[in-house]
Order: sequence, then C-alpha cells, then structure tokens
Amino acid sequence: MQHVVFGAGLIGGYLAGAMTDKGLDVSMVARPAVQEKLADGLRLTDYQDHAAEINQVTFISDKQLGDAPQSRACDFLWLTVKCTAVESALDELPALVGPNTVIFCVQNGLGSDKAVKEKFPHNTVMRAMVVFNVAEPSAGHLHRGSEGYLWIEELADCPDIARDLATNINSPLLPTRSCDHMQALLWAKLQLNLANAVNALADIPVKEMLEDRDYRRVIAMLMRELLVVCKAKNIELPAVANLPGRLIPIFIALPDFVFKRVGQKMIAIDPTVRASMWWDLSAGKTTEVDYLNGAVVREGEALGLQSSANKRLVEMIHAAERGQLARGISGKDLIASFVGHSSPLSYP
Ligand SMILES: NC(=O)C1=CN([C@@H]2O[C@H](COP(=O)(O)OP(=O)(O)OC[C@H]3O[C@@H](n4cnc5c(N)ncnc54)[C@H](OP(=O)(O)O)[C@@H]3O)[C@@H](O)[C@H]2O)C=CC1
Ligand SMILES: CC(C)(CO)C(=O)C(=O)O
Repeated sequence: MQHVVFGAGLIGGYLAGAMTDKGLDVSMVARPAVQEKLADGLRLTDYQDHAAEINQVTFISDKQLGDAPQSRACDFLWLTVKCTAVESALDELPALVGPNTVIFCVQNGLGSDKAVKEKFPHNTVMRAMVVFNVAEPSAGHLHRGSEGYLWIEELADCPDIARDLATNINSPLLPTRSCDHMQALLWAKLQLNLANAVNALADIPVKEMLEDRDYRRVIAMLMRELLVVCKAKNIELPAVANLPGRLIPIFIALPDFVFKRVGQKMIAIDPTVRASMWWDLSAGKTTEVDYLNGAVVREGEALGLQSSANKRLVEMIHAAERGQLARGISGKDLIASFVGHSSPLSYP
C-alpha cells in the first residue's frame, strides 16, 4: 500500500517519519527547502523518550506532480498542509489521485475537507485529527511534545478502512486510533484550539499562558461560546484533554492556587511548546483563525447565536496578521477588550 504525505511540515513530516519507521511505503511532497533540509534523513523523538532515525526519505518531485492525472496514484493521500493552503494544493493533486485513492484531511478546525470533496467527488475523503503537538527543536528533528492520538474517521459505509489503517500505523511514536464520531471529536479539539489565538497574541509559551489566570479566563470565555453552539447542535463533546469538554472552562477559570494544584496534568506540557498559530503569525503567514475561532462564529450565526469573544479574537488576529496590532498582549488587556472594547489596545 502506497502512502503519500502532501505537505511535509511539522505534522506531515512527523506522520511520514513514523509511518516509514513502521515499515510502510511512504513518499512526501515537500517544498524544495524542506527536501534539502531532510536530504540526510529525519529524526523523531517524543515526550516519552521514544525515538527513531529515518535515514532516507522519498520525495515526489514537482515534475512528477505535473505528470498526467492518476500517473502516480497512491492508495492513501495524507493532506497535511494548513487549512489556508488546502485550496491551492488541490491543483497539484491530480497525478496522485486515482479512483481508489483515499484522501485524509489532517487539519485542525472545521471545513478544510469541503473543497477536497468538491474537487474529488468520486473519492473517499476522510477527516483525520491530531491531538498532540509537534515542534522542530532543530532542523530535521521533529518532536512530539504532548500526549494524544492521531484519530482516523470511520465512515459509516466503510469503517474498516480506518480500523485497518489505525492498526497498521499505530506505534509508540504515533499512537493511532479510529473513531465513528469524528465530528464531535473535531469540535472537542476545536475547543482546545480556540486558545491558539490567545497564545499567538500573548506571544509566550503555552505553559506560561496557562499559568496565568487572566489568559485562562479569556480562553474559558471563548470555550463557553463554543459550548453554547455545540448544545444547540446537539453535539456531545468527547474528552480529548482528560476532562469532558463542558467542564474545561469551569476548570481553567479556577484561581491560580487551585488550578496549579489540580491542573498539573494540563500544565504538564513541554515549556517550549507554542501553538501553531503563534508560529504562523511569527513567520508572517496567514493564520488558520477563520477555521478555528471563525468557525465557531459562523456555525453560531447560522443558528442565530452570537459568539462575540471569538469574533473579537478573529478581528485581533487579522489585525496582527496585517501588522496593525502588536503582540505580547496581557490577559488583563484581552479581557478588557471584550468588555465594552475599553482596553488600551487599539487598531484599525
Ligand atoms: N503543529 C502542531 O503541533 C499541530 C498542527 N495541527 C494542524 O495540522 C495541520 C498542519 O499543521 P503543521 O504541520 O503545523 O503546518 P506546517 O506549516 O508546519 O506544515 C505544512 C507544510 O506544507 C507545506 N505546503 C503547503 N502547501 C504546499 C504545496 N502546495 N506543496 C508543497 N508543500 C506545501 C508548507 O510549506 P509553506 O509553509 O512553505 O507553505 C509546510 O511546509 C494544521 O491544520 C494544524 O493546525 C494539529 C495538531 C498539532
Ligand atoms: C496541540 C495544539 C493545541 C498545540 O499547541 C495544536 O493543535 C496547535 O498548536 O495547533
């Protein structure tokens, strides 16, 4: 069975490396700079001290991508680009997609699979979701910094694709499971990712952010809006962070002295970890905020619900993307900006 990982960044590189280490046949589509960086191979490690050296990685060249449609059709295509890059990647996929190719959309947030399903209406397109964090401590070294599974969606009419694949891929470096409730799982992960925007604006590591009650109160506000939308949609959130989704906002808003005592597991996170939106903003890239906080706003509006804190955060991130809002914003200033917009933060 041939796997192609399209978009060898943090998640794509880690998945490709771990699957190669498991003995699967994996090729990658990567930017020239990434190909150069990985010319001597790839090193994987994780927070539990598992490690693997992948001495050789196989790339598919731009020229091969330009070959006739289906000429390099694979069995499983893992689309691991950011939400914002999915649409432009679609034009480069035809050589890799045959009638039996199963395509996995491995993005955070909601909606990245829509354009893929439209482009390949006759293929099986499934969602996959990564709960853990991946960072690159040095060039060619990818590190899984937190717990959590790679989840693969079990489709009602062909659940065995996901079940068999999860068994084949599962390894200590890449714990993998399949599930029949992907939509609820995506919302549960989205709940956690609402904090990405706060992390990007705070401009500090995730651990430091979680140790500050003001940031936690902002995150709790964003999460409560998501819970209102989930309730209206009848979505019961599964626990992806050792706690049922509905309890997370209550828990994280606790005073520091209680949170630090009972929240050890939540803050037992590598002190260097930063949310992916922080990396995007730092690199001057367009962020995924429209697929995260923006998705809550949209889904809420469709039901007549207002999600004003998430809406405000979306506006702030877009202002930061345009260079019109300086980062390093304190939790207090963020809270003030929600309450009557009376904060010292100002931007067009
Ligand atoms: N990083 C993490 O810890 C986690 C990330 N996620 C989610 O996983 C998804 C992927 O994130 P992540 O791996 O961090 O993102 P990255 O930006 O690290 O990786 C995406 C890679 O795809 C490349 N790419 C984009 N378009 C193309 C193209 N047309 N051809 C070739 N390469 C392309 C990008 O290059 P370039 O930048 O040059 O465009 C980049 O190298 C996101 O939705 C993210 O939210 C989920 C859980 C954790
Ligand atoms: C795992 C988590 C929440 C980590 O920061 C993430 O999904 C991200 O950075 O986008």
